[in-house]
Amino acid sequence: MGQRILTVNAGSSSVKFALYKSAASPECLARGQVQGIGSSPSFKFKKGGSGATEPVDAKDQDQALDVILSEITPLLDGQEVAGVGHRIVHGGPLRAAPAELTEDVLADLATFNPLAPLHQPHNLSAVKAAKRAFPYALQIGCFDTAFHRNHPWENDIYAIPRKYYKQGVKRYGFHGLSYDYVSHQLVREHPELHGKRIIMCHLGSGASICAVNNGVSISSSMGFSPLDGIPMSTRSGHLDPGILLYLMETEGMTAKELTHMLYYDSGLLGLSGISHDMQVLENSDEQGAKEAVEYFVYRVRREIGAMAATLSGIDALVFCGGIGENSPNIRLQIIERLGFLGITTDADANAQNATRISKGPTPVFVLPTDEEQVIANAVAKALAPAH
Ligand SMILES: Nc1ncnc2c1ncn2[C@@H]1O[C@H](COP(=O)(O)OP(=O)(O)O)[C@@H](O)[C@H]1O
Ligand SMILES: CC(=O)OP(=O)(O)O
Ligand SMILES: [Mg+2]
Repeated sequence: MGQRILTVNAGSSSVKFALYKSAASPECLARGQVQGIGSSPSFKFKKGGSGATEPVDAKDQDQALDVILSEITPLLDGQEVAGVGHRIVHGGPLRAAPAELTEDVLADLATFNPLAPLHQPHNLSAVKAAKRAFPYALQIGCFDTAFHRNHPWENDIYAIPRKYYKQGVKRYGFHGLSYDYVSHQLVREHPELHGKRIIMCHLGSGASICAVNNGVSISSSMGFSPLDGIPMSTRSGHLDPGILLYLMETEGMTAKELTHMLYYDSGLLGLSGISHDMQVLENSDEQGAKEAVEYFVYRVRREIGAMAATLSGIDALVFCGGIGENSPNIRLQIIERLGFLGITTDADANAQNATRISKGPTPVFVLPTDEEQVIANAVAKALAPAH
């Protein structure tokens, strides 16, 4: 039996991987990603490997995974892979903990493909590819939805006839692996925040806000699907459902056409008409780009206010995800008008992507997320001999 643990995290614009030494010693040996899927894909080692960013031919997440599997083979150095951990975006109503990805579990998870079309099919095809590449490895699924399974009922339900709630039409919430990591890391670094009210903003290609009280998720801006909440790269975020009825009635749009519009043609791309990539929009002088950025900032600020009301206050605010970790400009625009929550921006610290970017009584942190570490821990636990 081999030693190594591999993690695979298929996001909407990237496939991230990490390789860990062993279950007994989960030290990260290498990590990286294929990023920019859908625009200009490139492969980047963040740790280990060549360290360079190189353009790659990866039109979708499946091809991105092929690139990753060929890059990690030399890194295995003759060692076998004992376990592969997968980020699975939708776990449905039942899954509150990681699970072995047997054929039965995979069939159940495939029923959620329509609820997360940018992720779930890629997550599941990554499992198939990993089973082919490492047939003797234990395959473990870690669910984005699991972290949110303890929402109080009013943040779990929609005001439509109750029978749909019983059928699973409820607020699931996503980015749970990221929030699990960030909330624990925050308390490790700042023990005084243990048990406090934290608002976390995961701003990447997909983006959401999460309110945590005493370590437990109370509310997520994402709901039944990863479409809800703030606008994203190509996803609309919150909409009046009346718009969908109107488009169905007046334009005869089908479910398929609406799905495409809401998941692929909306958000930053739809608003700007230029790009889905926040970096491109920030560097553009065009009016459409400026307005898309402004709208994104406004909706994040509005959602932070809603989460503060949900928690009856806020003890810390945290940014993570590709935009949250790397864009001082977006963070600044979001927090400079949050003085009413006790936040005073430290502009210099923010410009340097420092860990703490505020001076006032409510601290604001930038904490790089590590979904891979949460997945690796789950695989290590599953591989550990039973006591
Ligand atoms: N320096 C930066 N400034 C602004 N946006 C950035 C920066 N670096 C990365 N991003 C944005 O982060 C997003 C990708 O975030 P990430 O969390 O990796 O995505 P995914 O949802 O695929 O996991 C892209 O929209 C990219 O434009
Ligand atoms: C759930 C989700 O939107 O994930 P990502 O940000 O990785 O696309
Ligand atoms: Mg992601």
